Amino acid sequence: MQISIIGSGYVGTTIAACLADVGHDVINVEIDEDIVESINAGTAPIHEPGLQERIAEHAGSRLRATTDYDAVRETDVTFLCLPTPQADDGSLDLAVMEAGAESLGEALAEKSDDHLVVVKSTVLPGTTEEVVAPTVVDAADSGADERISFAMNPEFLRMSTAVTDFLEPDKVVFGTANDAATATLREVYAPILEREETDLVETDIREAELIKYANNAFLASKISLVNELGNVAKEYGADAYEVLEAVGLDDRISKRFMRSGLGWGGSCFPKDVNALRAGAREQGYEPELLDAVVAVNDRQPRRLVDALAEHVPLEGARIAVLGLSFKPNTDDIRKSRSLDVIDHLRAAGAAVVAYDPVAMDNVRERYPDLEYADTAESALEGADGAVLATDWDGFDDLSFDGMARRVVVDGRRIDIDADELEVYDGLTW
Ligand SMILES: NC(=O)C1=CN([C@@H]2O[C@H](COP(=O)(O)OP(=O)(O)OC[C@H]3O[C@@H](n4cnc5c(N)ncnc54)[C@H](O)[C@@H]3O)[C@@H](O)[C@H]2O)C=CC1
Ligand SMILES: O=C(O)[C@H]1O[C@H](OP(=O)(O)OP(=O)(O)OC[C@H]2O[C@@H](n3ccc(=O)[nH]c3=O)[C@H](O)[C@@H]2O)[C@H](O)[C@@H](O)[C@@H]1O
Repeated sequence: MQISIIGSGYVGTTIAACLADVGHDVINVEIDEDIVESINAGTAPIHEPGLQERIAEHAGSRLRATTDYDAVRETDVTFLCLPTPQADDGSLDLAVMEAGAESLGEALAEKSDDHLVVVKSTVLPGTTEEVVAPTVVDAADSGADERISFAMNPEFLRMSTAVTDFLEPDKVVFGTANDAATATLREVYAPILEREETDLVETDIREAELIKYANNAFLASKISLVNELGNVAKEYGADAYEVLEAVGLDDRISKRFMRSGLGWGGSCFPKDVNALRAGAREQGYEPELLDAVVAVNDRQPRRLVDALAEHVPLEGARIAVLGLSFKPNTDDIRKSRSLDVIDHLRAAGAAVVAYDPVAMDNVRERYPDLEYADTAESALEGADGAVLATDWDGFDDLSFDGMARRVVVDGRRIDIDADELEVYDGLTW
């Protein structure tokens, strides 16, 4: 099939490369010229395992990128993978979606064949039908509503495992308003749906939109509950990891997403839980549990810095922060808990030296005056204390010999050799 993808960020680039990999012809439409150049040169614009080799293999043949929206006319279906950030008040900001939908409509004005527009971005119920569809149709010529149909197909991939998550998902959700749209989506996903392990959910557009928020709200709530239990466990002097491992043996609960510590960050859980809270309030419902889920999460970085301050006076201390991305195997630092830790440490008068295997360039833009180390060990050299903030592979094998004071507070339960340490403290255990 001929597929166009608007927005070539983490989702758009990943799904473009994967759809090309399963045999479709894919074109990325993206406003950032550097990203376009990078894809066309066969280079992944983001760090995501499995992406580079797929882009290198398909760029210039089944995968192309352009800044020109007119390219959508060569395709049968367009996926909108544009950002849906949170506004200052926490609500969903649709400005970029509307701009993209307008450009798409203008380009489709000159296409006479049928076209399917699929919203892949995370949007609240009603957005596809009440915002995206009218914007596209208004920007196209008269009669466009006959030719252009709309669907919603939420994405559940995780960063750092985006490629395998997309190609081997637990479920695929089609929110459609007619059988033709469902048939087109089935064709796009045919190679992925062949897997026995993948469930297909066919539903209406509004339900598809809400399934995505419910999914993220559930996962974020699970981690906040695990953190609340971890905080209580620590007060009792009990090991939360042992407790929750046993709890996870119950099939109804499951072992996954049971790691307590610094909490959830990233580009999606924070904004999506906030958008759902704001949306619920707008609908007249007080989402008290979701409010608490955010409050528990927001407390964890402060708790970690307080735990460190119990062992090291922070004023004037040199503190190593190891791990800056919001989770391992990604360079994404959006809403990373590590950055909150850095803010609290600096507010307490500590000098921070930071290290991350891949995310330091991104952090440098936000903290140009921070000291950065080339390796974890050089960050630890002469430090009065260290924080383990992201559970990168290799952090379990660190040598703490060079530290001035071997005090380590672990926000992620990394399996380090703590025998030689003066103090080893865990955030929730
Ligand atoms: N990042 C993730 O792991 C996941 C994200 N999502 C959702 O997918 C959507 C996209 O997220 P990301 O890929 O992370 O965003 P992103 O911020 O990484 O990428 C968005 C891209 O759109 C481009 N763009 C902005 N305006 C444009 C326009 N008018 N025309 C063409 N391109 C334009 C930007 O330059 C950027 O490259 C969001 O709604 C997000 O909630 C859903 C599942 C997973
Ligand atoms: O909507 C999205 O963008 C995506 O958000 C999350 O994916 P992602 O944010 O990439 O990463 P996760 O693996 O879910 O981790 C999120 C945060 O939770 C934290 N986490 C995760 C698991 C856990 O047990 N404990 C824990 O603190 C991680 O450290 C990280 O900061 C969801 O897992 C995806 O299904 C969803 O598509």
